[in-house]
Amino acid sequence: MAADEKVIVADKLTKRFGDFIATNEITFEVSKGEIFGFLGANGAGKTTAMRMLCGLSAPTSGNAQIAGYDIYSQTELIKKNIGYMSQKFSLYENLTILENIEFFGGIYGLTDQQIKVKTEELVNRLGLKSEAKKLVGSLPLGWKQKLSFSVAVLHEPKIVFLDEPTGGVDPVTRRQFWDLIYEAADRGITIFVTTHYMDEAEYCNRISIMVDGRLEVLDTPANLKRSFGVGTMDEVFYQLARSAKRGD
Ligand SMILES: Nc1ncnc2c1ncn2[C@@H]1O[C@H](COP(=O)(O)OP(=O)(O)OP(=O)(O)O)[C@@H](O)[C@H]1O
Repeated sequence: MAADEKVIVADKLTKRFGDFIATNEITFEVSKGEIFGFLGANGAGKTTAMRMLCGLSAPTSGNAQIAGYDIYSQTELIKKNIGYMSQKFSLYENLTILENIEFFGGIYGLTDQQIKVKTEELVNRLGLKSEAKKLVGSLPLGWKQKLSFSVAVLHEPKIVFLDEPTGGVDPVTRRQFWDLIYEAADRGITIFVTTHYMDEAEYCNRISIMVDGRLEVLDTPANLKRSFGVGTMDEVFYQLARSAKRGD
């Protein structure tokens, strides 16, 4: 395996809606096992970019390879090799934890034996053994999120895309969620994560910040703080975001 294998390569990736340029010539690379934060104010173009990278929406122009597959012509292969979790797409609330794992394992093409092994690992890791037959709908939000992430990486995808995965939970619960992220990254799964929480931004290896459709900065949290001459990612973000024209 190459020491620095690039699993996401985006080159001037652009999406227009009529005259409006939602994502404007973004160019960046992400390495295998990296935790890559994708930040930006509301309306900056993050979701639009992520949908293109997941093979869900065709770019207007530019190129990208995801896990080595072409974003225009190999979208089915991209979908097979990634995991995806968002606040909106989640588990089935009216199925139990076990039923959800079985269901998604089946969708991802795992064998019954693989599903059995994964289920055991997953409920043990999350400390959910005694809850396994409970409906997902009855779990607290933080547990749902952890379960949802674990299911998104059930098939050990090359990359997992997380769209604001920890919305609405406290910093301690977020920190526990991030322990799962680190474990996945240690196994070589690349993490692409959007967030509005600056404590989470600090957990990323590198951070990109979008402003009005453009990828304005990309560096480690430490380097960004240094180059902006500030002490926190909050201040870096504020300095960039206040120049934005879009947003609420
Ligand atoms: N299908 C569409 N047609 C027209 N405009 C769109 C469409 N989808 C998104 N946009 C616009 O593109 C811009 C970027 O939206 P996008 O959802 O990518 O932003 P975002 O950075 O993900 O914001 P948020 O943090 O609020 O989710 C917004 O101004 C939005 O209104």
